[in-house]
Amino acid sequence: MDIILKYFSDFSEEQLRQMQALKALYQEWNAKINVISRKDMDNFYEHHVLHSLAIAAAVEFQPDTKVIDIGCGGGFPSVPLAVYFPEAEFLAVDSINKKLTVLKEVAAAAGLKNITTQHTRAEEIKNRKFDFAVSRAVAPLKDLWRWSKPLLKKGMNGEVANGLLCLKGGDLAQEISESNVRPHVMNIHAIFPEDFFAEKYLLHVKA
Ligand SMILES: C[S@@+](CC[C@H](N)C(=O)[O-])C[C@H]1O[C@@H](n2cnc3c(N)ncnc32)[C@H](O)[C@@H]1O
Repeated sequence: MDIILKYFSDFSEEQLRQMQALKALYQEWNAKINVISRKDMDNFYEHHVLHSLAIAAAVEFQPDTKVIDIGCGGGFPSVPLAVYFPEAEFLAVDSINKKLTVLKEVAAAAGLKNITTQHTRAEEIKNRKFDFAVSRAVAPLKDLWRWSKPLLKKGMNGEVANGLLCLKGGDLAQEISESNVRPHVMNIHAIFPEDFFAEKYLLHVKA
């Protein structure tokens, strides 16, 4: 948890309580339904919570901003973001229902009221619009953009235009060139210089 406070300090007591509760809740639920590698639990706040909050370091979601997490698994990045932005609304979707069980149980136990789930493939969602789509480790940019584009409203509420925000790692040159979009690429290691964030990026594609 110290690593979160190293970079983010402006938490209410409720947010602090929720952030602190996450590790034990994920430990409990991950033992029943595996959503994150068990050896990674030692680095839970750095590898999962801080990684998710790279989005919060780049974008300030305004109150009532609607955000969809595509392929949320057990809740990354949406659960840490829902704690961080209590006035934004999150819909977390995944094609594997049991992963959503972990998310729902953790969110309920932490007292998160701004996150709901839907068991679906992202490409099957109809008639819903969001300001942002977020995603970590789900699919090549080309697919993520094909799925998220019809779900996004054009516009700008804060300082960053509505669009897709996805967390990715490694050499992205080929993936970007095959995507037919031009994302803005932010180097996470430049904001969080921990070794874990070497070659980790946040990509933004405008709606
Ligand atoms: C490697 S996991 C990552 C989970 C989570 N985002 C994280 O970072 O911990 C990828 C997830 O994407 C989901 N997924 C893959 N394709 C999907 C699609 N088309 N629609 C919804 N979920 C999808 C999978 O079921 C899986 O839970």
